[in-house]
Amino acid sequence: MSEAASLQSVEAGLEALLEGVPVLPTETLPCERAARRVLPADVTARLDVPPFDNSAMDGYALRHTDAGRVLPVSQRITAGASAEPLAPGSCARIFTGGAMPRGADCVVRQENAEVTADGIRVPDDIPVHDNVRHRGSDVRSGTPLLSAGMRLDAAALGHLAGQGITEVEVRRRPRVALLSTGDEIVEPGQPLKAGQIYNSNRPMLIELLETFGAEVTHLATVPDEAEGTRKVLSEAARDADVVITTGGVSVGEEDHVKAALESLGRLDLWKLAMRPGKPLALGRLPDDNGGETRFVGLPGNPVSSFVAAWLFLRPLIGALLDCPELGQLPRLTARADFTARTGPRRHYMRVTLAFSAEGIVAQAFPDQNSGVLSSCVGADALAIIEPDSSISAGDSVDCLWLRGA
Ligand SMILES: Nc1nc2c(c(=O)[nH]1)N[C@H]1C(S)=C(S)[C@@H](COP(=O)(O)OP(=O)(O)OC[C@H]3O[C@@H](n4cnc5c(N)ncnc54)[C@H](O)[C@@H]3O)O[C@H]1N2
Ligand code: MOO
Repeated sequence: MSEAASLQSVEAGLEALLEGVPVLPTETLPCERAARRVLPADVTARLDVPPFDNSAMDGYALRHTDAGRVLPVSQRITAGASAEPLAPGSCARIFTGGAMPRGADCVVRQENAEVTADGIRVPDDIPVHDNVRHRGSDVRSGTPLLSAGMRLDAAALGHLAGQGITEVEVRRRPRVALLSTGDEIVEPGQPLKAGQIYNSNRPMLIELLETFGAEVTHLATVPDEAEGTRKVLSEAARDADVVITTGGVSVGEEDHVKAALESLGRLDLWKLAMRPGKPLALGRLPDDNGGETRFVGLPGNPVSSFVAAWLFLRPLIGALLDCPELGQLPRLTARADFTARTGPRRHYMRVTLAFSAEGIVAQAFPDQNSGVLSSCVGADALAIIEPDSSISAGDSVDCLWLRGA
């Protein structure tokens, strides 16, 4: 069989990986620790926001029917203070956020009011409700505030605080075991002997996994040897939701990961029609509770690991968290500023994007080999070049956006 015929599509790989993934249980956290966590259920507003009619400007509150007159100032309302009803034929000095006095229905900003010896001269024509922020105009009590499946970002956390909410129910983070294979791999801080290289994949993947919403609970190094590989894999699978290895999934006799997976659990898929990342291995390992832990064997080349993490680990974490936005990377179309030709594999080229009035231009890092991590540093997107095709400068190219994710 030709190599091309033995390769599975990226879509088939994703389907196999996501099939039957269980959604994780929930936990309750203080809001200040809930950033980037996923909501398991809709949150309903329990308060009106703002909770009372208030002024959007520093100025004077009045009845709009008093427009064009000179009005005495009958009270002064600072933010946080309560207001008296507005005396007829008067105005109230008011500050941004100050409570509107009963009877007033508009605010004139101070730049548009003239202070005279007899009072405040207000313009002739003031629309009713001008510069008033009405109770419930942002959020109405009893209406949906935040939706199930969303990740708590800065604005969402602000919205919860606006309701006086201090604790929130969120999905537990997926627990990931991250295992590095390769006798040549050394951790930074250790001396580097001939033939050795530092472990780039570990910190890179920890950061990506945390960005996607997971926590790395188990780190280990796997020896390039069959029995040791089995032992580390089975231990890691015990209480992790996902076991990830890097390296050791290719065809050499020093690549033991696939065999260990097959003997302990199940290999669902191996070798995908993608570049980089071809020897990706997907499967399952038994866990401690009679269930299954998902297994993703990433290729050792750091670029392959990087690309496969965006394409496979992100949706897997999204499925565990029941978070649809993690399922797919945002797509955009750019104008290619490069030429490329592909073979039997779909190429995910690392590109930077320049946004201008004329549109988006994708520029490819000149060396797209999978050992060249420089191609990922500063990359904004993965430009998709389908198998057996070519692209010329000026052509439109579909890109998966990494920054909007
Ligand atoms: N005869 C063949 N050889 C290879 C094939 C093939 O089809 N036939 N496929 C190539 C492709 S494509 C890839 S991708 C790699 C992936 O191989 P492995 O997943 O088995 O990875 P290793 O051999 O263990 O390592 C590959 C490369 O990456 C370096 N590496 C590994 N781990 C790390 C790390 N944590 N940090 C930094 N660098 C790492 C490792 O030293 C190797 O240079 O196989 C090709 N070979
Ligand atoms: O699949 Mo490999 O990452 O092309 O080098």
